[in-house]
Amino acid sequence: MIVREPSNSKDAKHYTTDRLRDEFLVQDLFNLGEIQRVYSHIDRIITMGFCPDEQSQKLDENMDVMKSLGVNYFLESRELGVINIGGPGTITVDGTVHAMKSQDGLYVGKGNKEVIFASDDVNNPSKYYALSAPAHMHYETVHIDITKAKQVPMGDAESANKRVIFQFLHPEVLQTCQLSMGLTKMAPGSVWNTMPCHSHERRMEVYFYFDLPQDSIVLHLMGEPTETRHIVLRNEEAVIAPSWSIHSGCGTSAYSFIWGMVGENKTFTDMDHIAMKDLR
Ligand SMILES: O=C(O)C(=O)C[C@H](O)C(=O)CO
Ligand SMILES: [Zn+2]
Repeated sequence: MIVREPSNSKDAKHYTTDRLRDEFLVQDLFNLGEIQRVYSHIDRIITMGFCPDEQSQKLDENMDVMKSLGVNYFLESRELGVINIGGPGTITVDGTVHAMKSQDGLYVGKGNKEVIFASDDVNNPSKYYALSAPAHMHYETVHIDITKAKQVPMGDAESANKRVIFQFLHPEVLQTCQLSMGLTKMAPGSVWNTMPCHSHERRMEVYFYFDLPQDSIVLHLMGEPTETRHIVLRNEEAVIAPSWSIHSGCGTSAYSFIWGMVGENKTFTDMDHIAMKDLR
């Protein structure tokens, strides 16, 4: 498991491109038959990618849970949110099988001992993007078809930011301890997400971009509002946004992204909005 230490805003404004990428970019999430895990000390969020071949993959496979998390099993003191962006498959939670078609989500609460990811067809493997955060009580496991997510249309074509925010792990959909998670889809021709932008001092966030055509990129904007930086992201890459950082992006074509947040609250609208005139 890769471990990332937190960066503070005073230091980050001096980072080179390489250093920005080393600190915040998350790559290699979906190599067939492999598992990627990146543990951030920021709110102790773990960003993961599971891409099972003929063999299923366990949540805690090839890791020493006692050494990394200091507990006997992965979800002893954690909760988990998953969205499948690949082909159909299954997630088995303590013996209960959940069919996971593309764009299905699953919340798995603290206390579940065994989570197994599988693809139905190795030629069209499932790609399970997952986030896990510390949790202090058990909530029931819930399967979320995208039609059950809360939908929030946003933006307009004239501003090239028409999109729909699908809120999967949201208090109006299901209960979690601290994890919020969902998927935003850009309309064709719209390329700007989250602009006008915001930060949220009380939560951190991870963005994972996908559905980007080959050779397309997203210029992901981060940094303090008056000290903005960018990181070039390609398809199926993620980026960590500390609480002090804006998180917005402009693609060379339309795309989708999964956002996930942890911190003081699950109030999606609790944002520090930044006026366009204040951006530098
Ligand atoms: O399209 C958007 O705007 C978003 O999806 C915003 C993110 O969900 C976010 O940053 C929530 O804090
Ligand atoms: Zn945000």
